[in-house]
Amino acid sequence: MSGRTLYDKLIDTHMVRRLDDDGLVLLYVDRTVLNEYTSPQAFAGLRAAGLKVWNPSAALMVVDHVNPTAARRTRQMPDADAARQVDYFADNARDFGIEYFDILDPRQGIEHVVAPEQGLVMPGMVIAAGDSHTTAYGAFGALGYGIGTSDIEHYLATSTVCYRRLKTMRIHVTGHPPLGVTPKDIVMEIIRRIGADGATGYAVEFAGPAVTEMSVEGRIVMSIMIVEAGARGVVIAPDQKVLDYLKGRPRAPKGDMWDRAAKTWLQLRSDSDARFDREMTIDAGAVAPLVTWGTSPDQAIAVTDRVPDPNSNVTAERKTADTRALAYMGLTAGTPIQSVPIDFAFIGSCTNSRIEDLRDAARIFRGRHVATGVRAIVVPGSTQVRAQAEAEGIAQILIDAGVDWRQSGCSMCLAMNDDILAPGQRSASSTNRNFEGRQGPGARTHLMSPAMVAAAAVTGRITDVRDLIGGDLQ
Ligand SMILES: CC(C)[C@H](C(=O)O)[C@@H](O)C(=O)O
Ligand code: SF4
Repeated sequence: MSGRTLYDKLIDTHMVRRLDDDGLVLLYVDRTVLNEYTSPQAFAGLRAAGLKVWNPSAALMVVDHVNPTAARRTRQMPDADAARQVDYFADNARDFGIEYFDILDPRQGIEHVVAPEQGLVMPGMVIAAGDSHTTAYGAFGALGYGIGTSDIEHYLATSTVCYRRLKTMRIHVTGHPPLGVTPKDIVMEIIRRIGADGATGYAVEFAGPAVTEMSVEGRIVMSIMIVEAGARGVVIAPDQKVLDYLKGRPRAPKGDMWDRAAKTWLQLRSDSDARFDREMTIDAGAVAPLVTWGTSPDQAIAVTDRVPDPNSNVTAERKTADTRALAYMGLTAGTPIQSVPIDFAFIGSCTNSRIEDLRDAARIFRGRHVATGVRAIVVPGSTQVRAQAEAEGIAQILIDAGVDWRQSGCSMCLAMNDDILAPGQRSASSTNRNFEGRQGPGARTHLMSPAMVAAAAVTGRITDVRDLIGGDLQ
């Protein structure tokens, strides 16, 4: 018998019982994070059934999707719907006894930034939450994945969910990323190669020397963004970097417990003879800074390339999709992507709003100014990230460059608050989804790394960040 993958080990250790012969299991879930947008119906269901939350201490509630990000923060929501959602969220936290970070809490932020900051996510855990980007936690050697409202309700009542095992895919990342190439570019390159459904039905394990070399934050970027290739779960074997990240965090174990846990965590990995259903290798050394030109995250090109011609596609289906995307994006085939002017620059989202991302952006903004006619906003991933950026002088660099320095939240990643583009406006965006209307009806989104967004902000058009760096960008 061949060895087991890390994914299989996590499922096996959390399986309460097998529910059928086709991979359906009742899975014990260690923890969850709840947001104001996807949790209301789950709580309403519990209330209607007269049920309690089985283990309130395993959950954390944080407002992130609908809140405004204006610098002067108040509890005021942009509209009546958002206000109702947030009020009901607070009521649920109180009535079900779950820890809650409201908008003015110094620990508030985007759930996938806050949960690791709080040490809620630990290697070996299974974490299911009502958001597709819960895969973030794979970076810690935990299996994270998104669940729907009825599963949230089931989880809250029982600490379990019904779960169908996924196939496994290992993505080896070798080589050293060249100057100006970030984990965002690497994951965008993977998505471009395998397509927006290339990882559908799979749990992805990232492995290889470039992943080992990468910071925990970089691994989080990859774990979050691979969802855009359809992945429903991510794992990365935990190492000393993960331990260093977690040690001393509020919810991390302390003292003797820590020592014992750390020893066990470092053993969590796929067996050397484990078989994956699919394997691929990518050389980080051959990746260029990428930009999306279309309305799907796999419609991406190197920043030095031209907008592709839909007619060069082999399948009729792709031809139609690409033609539609070009029309929506207001682009013509053959245009060098670097000549495309932008109206807006957005740095934020659970993918790219951590301190490293803001440092990368600040290196570009330092001593430069946002181009005339462009509006740039930076929305840190959490209030803690914001405070750290202020302490490091990053915020001042941004402000001096004419950037609007905001409070934390999902913000223009999905434009559920008042950070929204006008129809036809074009953004350079450090986010993860460029779907039609994602940043506002008719808005046009180009996904790229935070440093690339900064480069576009200061030149007023999509720009190769490598032309602006003096050699200190990692
Ligand atoms: C609102 C939520 C359901 C959604 C998700 O699950 O990913 C959001 O966070 C997103 O990024 O589109
Ligand atoms: S920042 Fe964007 S991708 Fe992340 S949870 Fe919020 S809306 Fe979803």
